[in-house]
Amino acid sequence: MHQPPNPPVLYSFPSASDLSPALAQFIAKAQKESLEKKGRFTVALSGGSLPKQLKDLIGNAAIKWDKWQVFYADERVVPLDHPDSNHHLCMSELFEHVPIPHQNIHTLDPTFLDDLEELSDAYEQQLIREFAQRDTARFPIFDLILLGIGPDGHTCSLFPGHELLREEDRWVAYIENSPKPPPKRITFTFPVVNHAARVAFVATGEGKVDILSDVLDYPEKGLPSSRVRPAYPGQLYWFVDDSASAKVQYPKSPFSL
Ligand SMILES: O=C(O)[C@H](O)[C@@H](O)[C@H](O)[C@H](O)COP(=O)(O)O
Repeated sequence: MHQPPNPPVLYSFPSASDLSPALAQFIAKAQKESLEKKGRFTVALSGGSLPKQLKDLIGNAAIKWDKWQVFYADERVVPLDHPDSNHHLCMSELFEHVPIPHQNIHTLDPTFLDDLEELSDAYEQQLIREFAQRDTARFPIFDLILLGIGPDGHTCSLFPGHELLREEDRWVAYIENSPKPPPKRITFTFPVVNHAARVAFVATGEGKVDILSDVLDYPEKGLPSSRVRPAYPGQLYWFVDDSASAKVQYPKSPFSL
């Protein structure tokens, strides 16, 4: 029987530094469940302020780094060592400090930086290699996708009013006109995000106060972040701090694993 998506679970913490250890526990639990089921853990990360919030994974004995397969939910089209690169950011905030095998981190192919079509196709092929050989589903089923939200309600590189919001087939798409610089990016599409087993938004600070209320209290506005509704039995979580959630009416849940 076709079930509607589960309602989002909202966790709000007194501050960003209270959020990070809880997020690390949540990720460790998701990893444990995935390893018990299939011996690997597939994770996608975004850029922005998210990688900093993952600092409590560093030195965490529960994390089996060699079992992680990491992808980027969106990536800026710049060389991998460029300061704008999400990969570069995730390396410096997290991966340089933990024993993850480098071949488990799936970056964009820097030989295609001048051809966005080739670049996004090549990234889609990396996903196909990881997922299509193991699952028969039409879209990859990530164990966990971690996302940020922009003040306009964008997530990944899926911006309000953009034609990519209607993409139904591709796994990875590109944009050339991102309102947030840099303008060229590749991004997961909504079908990929919405097939994940778990998606968690991480948002902190007063700068997010209006958009959080728009997205959680008025989903009918159809902002990109409101369209993140993983299909049943998938689950959407919000990890936010009290400054970001100050205006939200949507019910908060006490954090529990
Ligand atoms: O490449 C990017 O720019 C990000 O992946 C993007 O989707 C980000 O997550 C949001 O813009 C939130 O960014 P902040 O967390 O910095 O507000």
